[in-house]
Amino acid sequence: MTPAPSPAPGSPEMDQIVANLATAQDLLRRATAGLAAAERLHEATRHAVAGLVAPGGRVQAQALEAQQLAGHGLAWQATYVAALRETLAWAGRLEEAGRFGAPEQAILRLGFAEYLAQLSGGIPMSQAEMVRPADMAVPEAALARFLAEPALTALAEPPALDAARRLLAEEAVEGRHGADFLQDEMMEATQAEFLRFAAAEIAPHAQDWHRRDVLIPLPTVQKLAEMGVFGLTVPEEHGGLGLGKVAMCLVSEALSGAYLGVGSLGTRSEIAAELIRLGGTAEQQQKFLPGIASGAILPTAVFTEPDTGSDLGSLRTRAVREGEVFKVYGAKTWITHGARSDLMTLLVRTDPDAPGYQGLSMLLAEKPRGTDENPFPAAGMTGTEIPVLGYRGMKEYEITFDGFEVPVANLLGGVEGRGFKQLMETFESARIQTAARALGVARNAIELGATYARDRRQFGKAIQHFPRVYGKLGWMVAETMMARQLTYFAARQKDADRRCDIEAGMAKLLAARVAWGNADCALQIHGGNGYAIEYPISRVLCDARILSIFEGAAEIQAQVIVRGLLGRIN
Ligand SMILES: Cc1cc2nc3c(=O)[nH]c(=O)nc-3n(C[C@H](O)[C@H](O)[C@H](O)COP(=O)(O)OP(=O)(O)OC[C@H]3O[C@@H](n4cnc5c(N)ncnc54)[C@H](O)[C@@H]3O)c2cc1C
Repeated sequence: MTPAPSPAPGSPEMDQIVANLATAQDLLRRATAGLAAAERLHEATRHAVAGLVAPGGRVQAQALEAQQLAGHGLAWQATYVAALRETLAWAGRLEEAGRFGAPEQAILRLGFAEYLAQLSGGIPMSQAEMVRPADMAVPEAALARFLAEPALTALAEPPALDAARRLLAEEAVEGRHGADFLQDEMMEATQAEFLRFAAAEIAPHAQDWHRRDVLIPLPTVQKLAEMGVFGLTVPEEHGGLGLGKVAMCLVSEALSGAYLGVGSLGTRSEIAAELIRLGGTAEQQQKFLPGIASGAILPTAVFTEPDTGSDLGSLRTRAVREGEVFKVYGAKTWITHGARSDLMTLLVRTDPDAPGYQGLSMLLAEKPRGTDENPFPAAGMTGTEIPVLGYRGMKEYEITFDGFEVPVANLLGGVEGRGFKQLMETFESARIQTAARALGVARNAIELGATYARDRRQFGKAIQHFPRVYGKLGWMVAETMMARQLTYFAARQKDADRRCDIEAGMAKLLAARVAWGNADCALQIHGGNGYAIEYPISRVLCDARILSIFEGAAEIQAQVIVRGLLGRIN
């Protein structure tokens, strides 16, 4: 069917469409029905995939690997359903507060229309990989029932979608992205403070820092420290602000929205502080947490090896105990902020005979700060920089250890063999933080794309007014908000001390794809200029690309999610 052409803005037909976008109540009712249909489809899919990968009732690792498309498709489908659920919950809260305005309604409509359509038509797990119901052995009857839900058609009326996209693009051009609606004055004030700081102190330098490929200047690190960035979630008794993960998300998004490197400075502090808070001895907590919280100690996370990335259980770097020290031998790679840091959370094998994860331990390895001229001024440790496309400001390094010494007292928790478990306990928090960083990159792309679309004229008008341009912008705004609501949800779960490994994985999976999609669309809006290094969108594209690789590649997130959904692997 050919979609009806969109009436002109301000025309009676368009006014009617906007009025008919549905009353807020109608829209919420339809979205509720759409969500229920999506949940039913998901339940049917879960059973179908369980039939493929759990032939005897228990999930088989080999079967799951052989049916990875189905399993990972299920993970993506669950992520979509969770994003729909949290977006609807957000809309409901706004409605209750009398703040469910036209832009928020447009976000709800667009988000629901698109994700519901993708649930039956195919979900892009990455730019070139679709997963469709047939790949997950979804029964025809379940799919037919889903498609018969009247709300799907009602939500997806093309003229109403067109009006929603146009409205959201106009909002983006005005610098508005829909109401986050934090329901908490202190959080709103924190967010506003960091957005102001990022706009005034980071954004004006970002392109220059990126192009010169320099470390983020220490005075900026110092300002962030004074604002409490490194101790946001560290308990007050250890010198931090004792705030929760929602605050961490707001700050990470605001800073990453100006420069991903700055939004990522706190990641290593968050990982180290969580490791020590959850797994450290009282002495280790006293010794390290106040310094991490104040920014006096800059940590670095040292896990990946040249032959071992996703499969951390196979890592080989050895720590051999000799009296009161461990001597470390081996090679690590991709170590962010490796040189200008004071403390390594260093994952090593202390027991070569214990298989896989069991022989791993975490060391709190202190080191002197290096400089560009002498990056690793420590005995038993050498390293070189790895030049990278983006994600600049801290630099990445390959590091070789040859007898580097760590006191036995710096074994995290004082017991060997717990390293992997200790690291896993930080995954939820680290993934939520990375999702928030991705939201910042996604936000930056919206802002750059919208400004360019407003200012660039072709064929006699600003390109913003072409449907293919405002359509991109509108969708970027809508999907970013959906990923944001999923991320906040995971953060709230974490703050309430509920297990949220699945939700954290979903938030990271989705937000990383959204950041990349937004960056790509915003670059397309820039045309040829987007390909010029001088334009910031070229940096944002490079920055966005890393988000679905580190902190667990997208395929690993999907694996974690599907395992969680289907139960433990035997
Ligand atoms: C800029 C940057 C900064 C980084 N910073 C740090 C840091 O500070 N500290 C640190 O320790 N590490 C860091 N890393 C490393 C990062 O965590 C790893 O790159 C990541 O875990 C993936 O590991 P890998 O690169 O070895 O890829 P591999 O594990 O070799 O995987 C390659 C690809 O194979 C696919 N794949 C792998 N396993 C599976 C599977 N089971 N099923 C399906 N597909 C699969 C995925 O597409 C994956 O991207 C950083 C990396 C980069 C690029």
